[in-house]
This record gives sequence, structure tokens and C-alpha cells, in this order.
Amino acid sequence: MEIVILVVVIAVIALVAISGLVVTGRRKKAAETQQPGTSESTTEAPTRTVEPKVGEETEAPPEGARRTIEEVGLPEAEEAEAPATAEAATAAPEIETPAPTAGRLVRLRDRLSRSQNSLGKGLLTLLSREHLDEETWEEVEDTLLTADVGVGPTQELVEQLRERVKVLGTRTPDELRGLLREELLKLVGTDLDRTVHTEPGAEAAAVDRPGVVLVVGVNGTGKTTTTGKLARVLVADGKSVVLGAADTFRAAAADQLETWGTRVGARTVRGPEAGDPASVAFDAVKQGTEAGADVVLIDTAGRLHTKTGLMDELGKVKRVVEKQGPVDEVLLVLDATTGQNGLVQARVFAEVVDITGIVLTKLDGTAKGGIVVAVQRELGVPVKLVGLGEGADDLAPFEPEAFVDALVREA
Ligand SMILES: Nc1nc2c(ncn2[C@@H]2O[C@H](COP(=O)(O)OP(=O)(O)OP(=O)(O)O)[C@@H](O)[C@H]2O)c(=O)[nH]1
Repeated sequence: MEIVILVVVIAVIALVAISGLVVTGRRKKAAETQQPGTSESTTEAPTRTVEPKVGEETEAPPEGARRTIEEVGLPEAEEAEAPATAEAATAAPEIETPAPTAGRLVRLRDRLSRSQNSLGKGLLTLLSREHLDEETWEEVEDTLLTADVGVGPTQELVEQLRERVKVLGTRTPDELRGLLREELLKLVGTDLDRTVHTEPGAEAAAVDRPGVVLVVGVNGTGKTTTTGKLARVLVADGKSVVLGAADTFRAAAADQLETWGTRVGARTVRGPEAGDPASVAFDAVKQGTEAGADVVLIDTAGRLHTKTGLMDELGKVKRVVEKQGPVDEVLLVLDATTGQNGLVQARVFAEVVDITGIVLTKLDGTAKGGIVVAVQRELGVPVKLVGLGEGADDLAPFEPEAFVDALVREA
């Protein structure tokens, strides 16, 4: 009997154990069959990746999108498209046509007058006061000094204005505007040669060499950008241009210049990183001459005017280039927003390389347009170009009338 009970107990235990195993096995299977469920969300993932993300409008359509074209029955179109796309990938980038240069300053006048508003508007408001007492004249003086016109030119202007306002007696706003325009124009100067000399000098007729322009200045003033913009201006005027990346300190600067060049089909001559800038400049002129280019533009590295070694190096760049012929234009790039500090820079650069023209950049970012007057006085060298923005065609020939008009125009 005991034996029978023992057998029954063992049988019951065995049954329980077997049914437990079966349940675990089923659960495992169920878990495995849920994996496809998870992979369902992964199959969703690719679907998600073909959805455009914010800012992807300009990217090539993803694979999924092309299949949709197939679905609507245009396989031939896709086949025909495929080689074209492959070709486009290897083809040279499209060459841009820069905007014409004539009247650029006028076109950009709105921007200029917006940024310069405080000088012209400030002066006109002061001069419109009923009684022009000593205090008002002092305010006129302060306004001019704040706008970086410089002490000497400010005193001259105030003296002239005082005299003429006295003679004029009662003043209408239009008369005042006219008066101020005339006096500012006198200060800015209308008879300076503001041509950027990109043509080789007379001696070149025998040698047949390109015009050579050297671009110099302290760090970050906008040399590379200006060189690139100038290349566009020249190409727009039908000239062939070779660029010399003599900024060997920063590989990125040479890349930046090359990008500007590529956009307008101008070749860039570059050297090894940290190589000798004078030799790159020399090579650029040599290659420009061999290629029969019209102009060679040489971008130099930014250097602090206080670093004697770097300033000596700049002198060497110019001397080495001159072994092949004179440099026709040395452009000093000054950042208009640095105000009076620009004058100190100008003085030192002028001692090392003969500056023949000034490019005043970032005039769009300052109300201190008076630096135009101050820097010309300081160096006796005219402002020839102005930068009015970061856009590729935001470089304008400096036109005194358009500039002064922008200063005194009605807001
Ligand atoms: N708003 C404005 N920005 C400008 C103008 N000209 C240049 N810039 C900007 O100034 C910055 C410096 O310009 P770069 O051309 O790299 O200056 P750089 O003098 O070559 O610099 P380094 O090689 O480091 O000495 C860039 O962000 C330009 O886009 C301008 O006229 N207006």
C-alpha cells in the first residue's frame, strides 16, 4: 500500500514538472515572436530616415523618394537622370556671374545710410536748433569726434559750418542739409585718385606682365574676403584673375581664398602650410604671367602691426614680388568698427609697405563713418573700396558723393 502511495506521489510530481517546462517553453517562443514586433519599429526607422529633416531642403532626395517616381511609372526618366547626376558630381562647380560693379555704392546706400544714420542725423538735429550757442557747437564737435572724424578735420568742419551758418542767417532744413553735404564732401575729398590700379604700369608693355595687387592688414579685418570680392569685381569687368594665397599661417585661409576663386573661375596658387609666404607670392605672379592673366591678387596673412618680425616678413613679400616687376597696388584693409585703432595700424603698415589704397570693411556695422576722413588724412592715401556686408558682392568702389549723400540723407 505504501508503495502504491509512493508511486502516485512520484507520478504527480513528474506531471507538475513536465507541465512547468511546457509553459516556460511557450513563454520563450512568445518572447521570440515579439522580436519581429521590435524589428517592426526598426523597419519603421528607415522610413523615418527618408523623411526630410528641418533644413534638409537642399539635400539630394533620399533613395526612398526616387522609388516613388518609379512607382508612378517614370523609370526611363530616372534612368536618364542617373548618369546626369553622376556627371554633376564630378563636373566643375558652376561659375557664378558677379553683379555689375557700377553704382554699387548707390545700390547699397540704404544699408549705408541706416548704419551711418547717427552721424548725419545727429548733426542735422543739432544744426536745426533755433539758437546755435557755444554749447551746441561743442555738441557738433563731439558728434564728429565720436564718429571718428579725427580732431583736425573736426575743428576744420566746425569752423566752416559756424562761418557759413552765420552768413546764412535763418536756416531751412534743406539749406542745412546742403551746407553739411558740401562741407563733408570737402573733408572726404573729391579729387583723389580712387582707381584700384589693377593694370600693370607703363613699363610692363615690354614685359607683358599682369597687374599685381597686394592685400595687407591686421588679423580679421577682412583681407581674404576682400580679395575674393575684388576677384569677382574684376571677373565681372571681364578680366582674368590669378589668386595668390600668401597666408600660409592658416590652411583655412588658403581654402577660403580658393573657394572664392573657384566661384568665379579664378585659379589659386598656394604653397605648403607654414611655408614661405614670399615664395607663394612670387609663384603666383610667375604663374599669372605665364598664364597671361590680367591681374594677380595676393592675399597675405593677418599680422599685428606691433610684431616687428611679422612686419619685416611682409616687407620681404613685397620685395620678392618686385623682383618680377612693381606691385601696382598695395591695399590696406581696415576694419571700420575698430575706429581710431585703425589709424595706428595704418601708420605702421605704411612704413613697411607703401600703401596706395585703403579698403574700409564692415562699414555696415558701424555708425562711425568718419574714419574715412581720418585715415585719408593720416596716410594721405585715399579710401578706394568699402565693404558693406558679408555678401559676395558687398564690396563697392568708394564714391565720395554717394557716401556723403548717405550720411546726410533723410531717414
Ligand atoms: N559685416 C561685414 N563683415 C565683413 C566684411 N568684410 C569681411 N567681413 C567678415 O569679417 C570676417 C573676417 O574676414 P576675413 O576675410 O577672414 O579676414 P582676414 O583679414 O582675411 O582674416 P585673417 O586671415 O585671420 O587675418 C569674416 O566673417 C567676413 O565675412 C564687411 O564689409 N562687412
